Amino acid sequence: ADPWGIYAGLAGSGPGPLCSMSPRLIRLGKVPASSILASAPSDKNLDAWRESGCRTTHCNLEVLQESTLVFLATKPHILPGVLQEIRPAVGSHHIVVSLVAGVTLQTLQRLLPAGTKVLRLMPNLPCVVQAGAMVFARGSGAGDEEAALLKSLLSSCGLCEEVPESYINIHTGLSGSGVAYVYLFAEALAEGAVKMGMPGSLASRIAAQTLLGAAKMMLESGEHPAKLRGDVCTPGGTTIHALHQLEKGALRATVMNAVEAATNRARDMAKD
Ligand SMILES: NC(=O)C1=CN([C@@H]2O[C@H](COP(=O)(O)OP(=O)(O)OC[C@H]3O[C@@H](n4cnc5c(N)ncnc54)[C@H](OP(=O)(O)O)[C@@H]3O)[C@@H](O)[C@H]2O)C=CC1
Ligand SMILES: O=C(O)[C@@H]1CCC=N1
Repeated sequence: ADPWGIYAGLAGSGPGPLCSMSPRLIRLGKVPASSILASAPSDKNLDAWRESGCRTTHCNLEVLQESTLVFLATKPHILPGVLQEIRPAVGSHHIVVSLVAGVTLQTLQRLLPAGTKVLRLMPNLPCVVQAGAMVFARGSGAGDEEAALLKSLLSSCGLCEEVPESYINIHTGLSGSGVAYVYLFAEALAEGAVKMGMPGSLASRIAAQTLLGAAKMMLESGEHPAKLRGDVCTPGGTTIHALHQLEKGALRATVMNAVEAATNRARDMAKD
C-alpha cells in the first residue's frame, strides 16, 4: 500500500522539475504511477505523464479531491490564481508542496486556509538522473511528519535537505538555476577542444565526464575545491597557464555575480 495516499502533481506537467522527479519515483516503486494525477490546462505537457502510466486531468480541483500530497509547479505568475481556485477544496488532510521559484511560505500561507500543511521545495533538473539537489522549508502548519515524508520521498531523486526558508532563494541561485551555468561551462569547455581540433561529440562527452569526475571527487573527498584545484596544478605546467587566463576573465567573480543575480531575482519575484 502507498503510505502517502495519492501523490499528485497539480501542475508542472512540463519538462521541468516535477515532471523530472516523477518517472524516477515511479521506477523506484516509491509511488505507483496509477496514484499520480497530473493536472494542466492543456494537453501539451500531459502526454509525458500519461506515457509514464500516470492519470491526467484538466481539472485542478479533481487533484485536491483525490489526493493528500499535492505539488504546485506552475510558473510563478500563474500561482496566485491557482491558489484562489483550489483554496475552498484544501483541507487539513492535504499536504501542499510548492516548487514555485520566489513564492514565499508567507504568501502560500496567506492564500491557503489557515493551518494548511504547506512546504516550499526548490529542486533542480538532475533529479531525473537521481543526482538532484533539493532543499525545502516547512510552513507553520507542517510538522516533523510532513517534513520526514517529503525528505523520504524525494531522497530517491538526490540530495534533499530541510533548511531555513531564507536559504531557498540562495539555493535557486546556486543550484536550481546553477545547472544552466554548468551547462554553459561544459559547452565552453567542449568548444575550446573543438577549436583545438577535437570532434564536437567526443569533446562534449569528455567535458561532461570531466564535470562528473570533478564533482564526484569533491563530494567523496570532502576537500575544499581550492585544495583539489591546487592538486591539479603542476608548477610551470599547463593548468596554471589556463587558470591564469580564467582569472584574467574574472571567472570566479562572474560566477559569483550570476549566483547573486539569480538569488536577487528569486527574491524580487516574491514582490512581483
Ligand atoms: N525548470 C527548472 O529547472 C526549475 C523550475 N522550478 C519552478 O518550477 C515551476 C515550473 O517550471 P517548469 O516546469 O519549468 O514550467 P512549465 O511551463 O514547463 O510547466 C508549468 C506547467 O503549469 C501548467 N499550468 C499553467 N497554468 C495552470 C493552471 N492554471 N493550473 C494548473 N496548471 C497550470 C502548464 O500547463 P500547459 O502545459 O497547459 O501550459 C505547464 O504544464 C516554476 O515555478 C519554476 O520556478 C523550480 C526549480 C527548477
Ligand atoms: O529559471 C527559473 O526561474 C527556474 C527556477 C530555478 C530554475 N528554473
